[in-house]
Amino acid sequence: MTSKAVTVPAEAVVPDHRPAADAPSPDRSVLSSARRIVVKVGSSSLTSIKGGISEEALTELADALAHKRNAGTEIILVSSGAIAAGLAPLGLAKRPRDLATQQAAASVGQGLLMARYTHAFGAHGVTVSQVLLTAEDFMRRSQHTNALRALDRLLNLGVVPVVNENDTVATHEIRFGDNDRLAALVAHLVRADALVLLSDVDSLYDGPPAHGARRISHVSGPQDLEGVAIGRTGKAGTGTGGMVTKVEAATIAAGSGIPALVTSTGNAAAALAGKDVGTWFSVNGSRKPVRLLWLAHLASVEGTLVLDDGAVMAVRDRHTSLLPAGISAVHGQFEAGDAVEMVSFEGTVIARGLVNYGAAELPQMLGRSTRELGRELGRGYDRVVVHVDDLVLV
Ligand SMILES: Nc1ncnc2c1ncn2[C@@H]1O[C@H](COP(=O)(O)OP(=O)(O)O)[C@@H](O)[C@H]1O
Ligand SMILES: N[C@@H](CCC(=O)OP(=O)(O)O)C(=O)O
Repeated sequence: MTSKAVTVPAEAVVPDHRPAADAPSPDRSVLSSARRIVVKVGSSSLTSIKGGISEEALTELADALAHKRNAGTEIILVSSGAIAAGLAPLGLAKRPRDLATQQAAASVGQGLLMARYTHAFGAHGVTVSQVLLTAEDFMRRSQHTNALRALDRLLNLGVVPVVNENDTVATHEIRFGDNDRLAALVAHLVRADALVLLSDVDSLYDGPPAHGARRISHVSGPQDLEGVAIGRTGKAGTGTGGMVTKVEAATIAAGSGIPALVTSTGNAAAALAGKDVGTWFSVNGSRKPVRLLWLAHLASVEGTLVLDDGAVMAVRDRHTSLLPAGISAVHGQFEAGDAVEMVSFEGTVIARGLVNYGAAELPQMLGRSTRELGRELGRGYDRVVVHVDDLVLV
């Protein structure tokens, strides 16, 4: 069964309603000439709960991507659908809520998806490979360097890597949960020229797609999203993040130097040819370290450090590390290495960072100099609480 793209009646669509007069013109031609593209496809357009994987939708997508690959563009496909594809074979009537059944369904469905991709790309002489990533792979330099090396080699060999989250071993605590943001980080990791997010809706609309909603054809920055009602998942019932995570992912990419396009899976071929489809997020920021992108947009925050005024100025204005002397209170249960939020006395969030001490160790250190702490508590207590290299302002 093919899942249908949501297309708003033509008379209801007012193209180009957002771009300001002086906004740069949306340049979708990057897609036609790109050297390397990350394409993400959602469960909603590949699968249905009853019918499992849609042969027709998957083949149409594989045809478009293989054509692009054979024309010389390196393609990484981030494909959702493992959990949805595992439902029918397990006799499950709806998407499970508990982690263990999601893990089981993904374990069944991932193999089925790969079998279909192998066959559909193979018809064009293109080899695919499976790459399962976890959120942790983006946190440590050694791990993402390792993933990058493998992806680069696969691309050099002409392969289309098919990436998904390693759902079978992912835990609640550390999980992307949605592949949109995973795709943004993969695009960043491999220095892609563009990110394409494919779903069951042909573009972002200024409200949940229905008669009267208007297509947004270009987003030049967060100001273009003001007043836009970005909703959750569509009626297919197989997606997870809805438009919210697609806009987040496109924003992460565009803010770190990679333009992004949001459109439907049926528009894949037109999108890759640079045609005027979907919503184009043009670049509005420069490249950032992968770890910091993770911290800014994805890490789950385990605690809060309340900073005094001097520490707020040091961290926010002078871009320095956070010392114990500048912390006035600690909230939450966290371990050394966890992500924490730094807030002012008034509760304004200033920054996020990876903390060097656990919540149990910090109270005795507050308000004291590192020299004093080193002398009294021993070496290991003379370090900063959050190093500037592990900190992002928000
Ligand atoms: N403002 C909006 N513009 C476009 N689509 C939206 C909007 N708000 C909510 N949606 C919904 O987002 C859905 C796509 O997200 P989702 O179901 O998670 O798909 P996927 O499985 O492709 O990730 C669409 O079906 C659409 O109904
Ligand atoms: N990793 C999960 C997909 C999670 C997800 O992001 O789904 P979707 O919103 O359809 O892109 C799976 O393969 O089922």
